[in-house]
Amino acid sequence: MTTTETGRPVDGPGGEGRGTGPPAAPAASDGRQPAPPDGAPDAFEADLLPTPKGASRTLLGSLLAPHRGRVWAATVALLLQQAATQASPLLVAYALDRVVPALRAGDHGPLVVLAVAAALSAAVAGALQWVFVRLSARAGQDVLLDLRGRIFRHAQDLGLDFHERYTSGRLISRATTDVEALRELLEEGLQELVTVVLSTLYISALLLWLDLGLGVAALLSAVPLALLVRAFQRRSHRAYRAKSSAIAAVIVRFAETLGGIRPVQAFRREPANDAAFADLNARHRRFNGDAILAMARFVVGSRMTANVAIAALVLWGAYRVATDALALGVLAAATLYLRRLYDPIDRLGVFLNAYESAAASLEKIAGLLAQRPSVPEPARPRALPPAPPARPGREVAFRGVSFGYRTGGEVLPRFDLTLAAGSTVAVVGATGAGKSTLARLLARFHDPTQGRVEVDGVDLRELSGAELRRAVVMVTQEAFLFSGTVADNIALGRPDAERAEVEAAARAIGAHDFVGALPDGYDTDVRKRGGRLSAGQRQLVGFARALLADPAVLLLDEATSSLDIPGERAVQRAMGAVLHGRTALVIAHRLSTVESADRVLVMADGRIVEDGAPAALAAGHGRYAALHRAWRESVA
Ligand SMILES: Nc1ncnc2c1ncn2[C@@H]1O[C@H](COP(=O)(O)OP(=O)(O)OP(=O)(O)O)[C@@H](O)[C@H]1O
Repeated sequence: MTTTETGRPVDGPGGEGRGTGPPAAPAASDGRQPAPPDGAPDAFEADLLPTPKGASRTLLGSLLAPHRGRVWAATVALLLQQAATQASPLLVAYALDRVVPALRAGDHGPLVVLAVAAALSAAVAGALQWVFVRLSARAGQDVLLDLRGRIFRHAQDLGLDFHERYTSGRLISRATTDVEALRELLEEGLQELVTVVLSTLYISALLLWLDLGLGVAALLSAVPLALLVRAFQRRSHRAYRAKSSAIAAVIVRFAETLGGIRPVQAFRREPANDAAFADLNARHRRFNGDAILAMARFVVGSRMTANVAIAALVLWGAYRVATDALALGVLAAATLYLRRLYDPIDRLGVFLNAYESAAASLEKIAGLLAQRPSVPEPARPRALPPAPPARPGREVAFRGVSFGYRTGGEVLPRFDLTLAAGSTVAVVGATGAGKSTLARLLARFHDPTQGRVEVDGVDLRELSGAELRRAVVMVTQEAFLFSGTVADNIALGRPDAERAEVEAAARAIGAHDFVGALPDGYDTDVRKRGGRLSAGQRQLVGFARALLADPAVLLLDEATSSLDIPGERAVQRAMGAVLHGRTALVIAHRLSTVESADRVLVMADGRIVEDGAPAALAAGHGRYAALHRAWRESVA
């Protein structure tokens, strides 16, 4: 299916108010969301898609795997850099205990050794820091690029039913704020963690080596700190999960309001929207506040613990120096090391914050990536049989098909239907009768709950996406124009088409004249001034797109909006051109369309209640005959 759009906004709240129902049972094993029982909270609404166990870790692993070499090299650089950095208190001990006595004795040798060692350690630490930052920044950037690409590709593959419920606002939030949280972790947090862990290991080992008693006492003081870290982690995990959902809700509301700005302004919904937005914004601020408060508690607690521990150890050390049980230089070095041991605790808080924020985001991204498309590509795709050259179009058959949307009951009860190759079949019926649903099944926007939809005997589920798009194209009421030129928009139907083919399609549809009158002709940007097309012109572009794609089966949702008479005629002519030579299913809203069809299906409550040639049905006494009379009277 080329086109592109369904004619329905996919990012309304659950799609035009449908699907907001109260979902959220656990996901089925294929990652799809079953319809939840009434009254249960909606996993989509609550932004809590189930994340399979270990999915976050697997995702991070798969993101980092291509950069394993760089990650190792960066870690080694940091390891050596820490060794160089942690040498300085040792040099202080050396200065106090060796250099000063040697100088007093007139020996300058140890001073030279000290100067060289200090210069070397500073230079090596600086150079290695540079190497680390370069390597980790590159790996980090590549990981983010990869992740954003994965989210985008996956979102495109997921079915319409997913998008109607998840909403584009949440997807934007995943690809922006959540990816950003991971960036902060990779670029800043990870360096903090590695530095803290390594410096703790180095310092602990050095303290134990300098003086066993001081070393053991310092390590014991880490126990209350570890408890503080755990409590902080738990609190901030909760706060960040809530925060990620809250910012997504803010973006969802933003995207939805601006996406529907016309009705918002037409119905003066601005004040109500402001109030709803302010609520969501305040909610986000509250969760953000919770996260900051958790951090503040942790920093205050850890500093107090560290200060008490240092004071106690220095007092004990001073007592031992006074009783000659400890050298003064060793106490000085140990005190410096103790400060260095506890200082990074604040930074550990920064890391844990970044980590929790990233973990919450990664969990949400992993949940999204774990969703399986509701219309998956076949494992072993089949090709359509070659079409006989003399026969236009392909035969379409619905065999024992029934269908219900995931969020509701059965919409189409079991039915069989065959559309002869090359025929034009009009579908009419009251609103909500199931006409669009029938077309959506044939376009494979959804798979039937039971039965098969076939094109020339091949189940749509067995066709690759590319083959299906070549065979079946759907043109919806509102032809969506993507940013780019008019030619690009027509060529969407067949991106490899030459300019001459694009122009030929436009000519056949009757769009060539108005395109030629645009400021830059086919190269006019449709989003720029002068490139704005009217509703009728957009429809013609949509038809040209479909004609260029040249599918065997065309699905057409005729526009209900009325155009002026010349515009209407142009669209009618274009429709004639695009329907010719293929099998067509037209959701018809105009008498002229139905009258020129080979066959009419009348739908009511999801069933085909009348089926026959338009003239024959019009002559009868059924629904179509009544509709036909009403139409005739309205145009009389
Ligand atoms: N995405 C959806 N999720 C759940 N239910 C849906 C969805 N789309 C349609 N329905 C339901 O399916 C039924 C048939 O809808 P459908 O859109 O096929 O009707 P239609 O005949 O095309 O109507 P219209 O002429 O107004 O477009 C309706 O009861 C509708 O509420």
